[in-house]
Amino acid sequence: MGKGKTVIEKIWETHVVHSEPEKPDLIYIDQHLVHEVTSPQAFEGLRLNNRKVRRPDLTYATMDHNVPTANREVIKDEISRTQMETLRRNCEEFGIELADMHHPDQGIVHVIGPQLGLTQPGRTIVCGDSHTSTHGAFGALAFGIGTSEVEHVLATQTLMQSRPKTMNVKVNGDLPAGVTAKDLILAIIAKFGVKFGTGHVIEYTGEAIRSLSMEGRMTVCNMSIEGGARAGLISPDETTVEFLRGREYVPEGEAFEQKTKEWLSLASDRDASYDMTLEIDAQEVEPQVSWGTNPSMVVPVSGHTPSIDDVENKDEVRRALEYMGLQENQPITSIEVDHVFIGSCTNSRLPDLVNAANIVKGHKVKQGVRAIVVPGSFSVKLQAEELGIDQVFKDAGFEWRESGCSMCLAMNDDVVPAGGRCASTSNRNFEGRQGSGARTHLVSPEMAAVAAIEGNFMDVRKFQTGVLS
Ligand SMILES: CC(C)[C@H](C(=O)O)[C@@H](O)C(=O)O
Ligand code: SF4
Repeated sequence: MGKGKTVIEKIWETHVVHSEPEKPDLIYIDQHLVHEVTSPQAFEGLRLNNRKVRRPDLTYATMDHNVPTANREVIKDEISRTQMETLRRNCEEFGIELADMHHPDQGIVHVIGPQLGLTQPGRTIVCGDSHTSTHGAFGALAFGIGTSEVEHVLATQTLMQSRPKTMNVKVNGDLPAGVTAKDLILAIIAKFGVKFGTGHVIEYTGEAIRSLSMEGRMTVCNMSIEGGARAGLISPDETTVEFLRGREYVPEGEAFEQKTKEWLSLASDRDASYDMTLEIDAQEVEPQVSWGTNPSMVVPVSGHTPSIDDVENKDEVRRALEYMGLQENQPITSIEVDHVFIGSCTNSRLPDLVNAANIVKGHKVKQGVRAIVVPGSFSVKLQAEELGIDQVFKDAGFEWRESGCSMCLAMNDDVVPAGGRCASTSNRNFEGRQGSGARTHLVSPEMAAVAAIEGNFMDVRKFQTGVLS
């Protein structure tokens, strides 16, 4: 056992404000992110108890789940309108900064935190949202919390949490060309299941992780929760530092140099030990496609749906195949889609859109396929437009939308109809996730782009070399 510490232990130990045997620790929260869905009752609780928000300056709110992405002026759903209006009033009353749906900093909460530099190494970050693990890409300890905990953090800037166990997910070697961060995290969950991370905070390590861009690291950390983990993170390094330089909420000049030293010292020590270590060989990872109704029901695009005879969880597989309208042992490349969604907090950042556009360029969306691109934030949208990427998508027949969660979940107007089949760059393929009776296949932006053009799944590496196009 080494004497060194993991980044997880380093952050935890500097944030414990109170600790008692057999009880959860009370930890200090450095950054609280708020959205319209999980906050109304929390603010109501404050009002009922006549309490204030303890640190409005460490709290930041945005609207993302309910916002219309086709036309900001038209909010059809009553509940959506009420949730957004309630957030606006609450932020005004409690003095919290809000990026509403017309604000230039608006976007999916897990896209704008990093974009603004609110997400920094060493911070404890919470949000009433399960995919808060995304922020772990920066070496932050970032948890999704429930609405009663949102109220607790608003009132006290602290949170009760039991000390997590640590897990090292070590990705050996480099990813093959044409294989992305999304394929990697899907392959990890396919290999280890939807519960492997239970009770743990995962640190992703190894060459393949080090080589990822910050956006790729966010994609990986985003889906930690789909592997059952409480959070996922990556030790800060030069890539982290360079991403943060010059961001709005990041200090400048001498203060930045000071911060850099602090951040880099948080990386896990070489002799740190973990409660558990899992390994995966990056070279073995292919472009992935989910075939079923949870994020471990995933196979390489060259593969097939499972054969009932080969699996132990026969009932589960049978039910998933039935919901998905698929046969057992069906080649993945034979599956035809009628919807394509490029977006969500997993894959809606600038490089995701650039990579998809590079594939789309010069091609047309297959007839009968409805394809939409939804940038993760207003700023991503603007940057993409400056690069002319919107035009590439529009020329091909994609719809180019305003930022928001959109078709990731059926909480706004962007819904896949019952029986519809969607290649989606999001993170959840549960029954009804994209609309009642809708079928979701999780893929990378590149694979989604290919599916839009071909109308069925195909290995993006074959598409790029023109073998099958
Ligand atoms: C609406 C919100 C509470 C939910 C979450 O916590 O994850 C949503 O973001 C999701 O992805 O399902
Ligand atoms: S994009 Fe999807 S997964 Fe991410 S916060 Fe929004 S609804 Fe949740």
